[in-house]
Amino acid sequence: MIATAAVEEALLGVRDVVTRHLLRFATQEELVVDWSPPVGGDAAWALSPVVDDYLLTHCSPVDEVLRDLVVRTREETGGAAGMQVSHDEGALLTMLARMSGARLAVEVGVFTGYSSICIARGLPPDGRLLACDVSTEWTSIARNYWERAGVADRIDLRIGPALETLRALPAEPVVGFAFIDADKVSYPDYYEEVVTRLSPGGLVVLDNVFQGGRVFDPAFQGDAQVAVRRLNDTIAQDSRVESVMLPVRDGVTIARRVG
Ligand SMILES: C[S@@+](CC[C@H](N)C(=O)[O-])C[C@H]1O[C@@H](n2cnc3c(N)ncnc32)[C@H](O)[C@@H]1O
Repeated sequence: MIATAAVEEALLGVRDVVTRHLLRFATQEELVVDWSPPVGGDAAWALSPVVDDYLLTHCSPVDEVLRDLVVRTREETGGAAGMQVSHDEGALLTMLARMSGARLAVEVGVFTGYSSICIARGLPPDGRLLACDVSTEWTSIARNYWERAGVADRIDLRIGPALETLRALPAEPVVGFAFIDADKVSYPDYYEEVVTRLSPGGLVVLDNVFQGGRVFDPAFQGDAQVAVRRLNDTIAQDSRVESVMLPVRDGVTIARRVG
């Protein structure tokens, strides 16, 4: 059961009533009731700084291009820089893209191109990444770093609403790998357009499925939280895929097309 209340005092009242009912109606001789404080916002960040630091220094090292891109993104986009995937998540994307054997990959949400580089590096030399974003400003930074990373010839940037770009793709299951990391309200639509085009064994990876911990707490009913919560439920029940949700950063779901 999840109980929420606007003020802590009201929550304590709920807790008293529920505890009394449980004690009255429970058949067990002994009843243990655990209470946790409300979880929301940054409270749900999965890692302590110590673990974070340790794991960042224990995956394949970041190269100079990505390191420079992190600095440039911080300088030029200010607070928006937090949207960039972290080094460990980038390494995970490269590994998953490579393991999928994809020749055609799709990315929804490019920003300044960090995750695009990570995905493109996991593709074979003749592989293609269709990269979707609405921002010419942010993706102009991306283009520079794709050149420096030596993957520009593998990336086909499409500027425009990603849903239109995806819907214009042929309906055949030719996508071997997809990464979804754009506006959260459209996540269910992005997933649907991508999953129908995934080849058997193809992977779709979704970022921010925890929504900063807000998906766990029904008190958060913003459009983004409702959409992502609904999609998380859908994927868990979707017989077209097998899936796993991992506590990597803000939550990452990996779904693999089974047929
Ligand atoms: C979280 S950022 C992507 C971060 C990127 N994956 C990285 O690692 O640097 C989200 C991006 O989605 C883009 N975006 C937002 N709405 C969009 C839409 N309707 N279609 C395509 N891109 C969109 C934004 O312009 C932004 O660059």
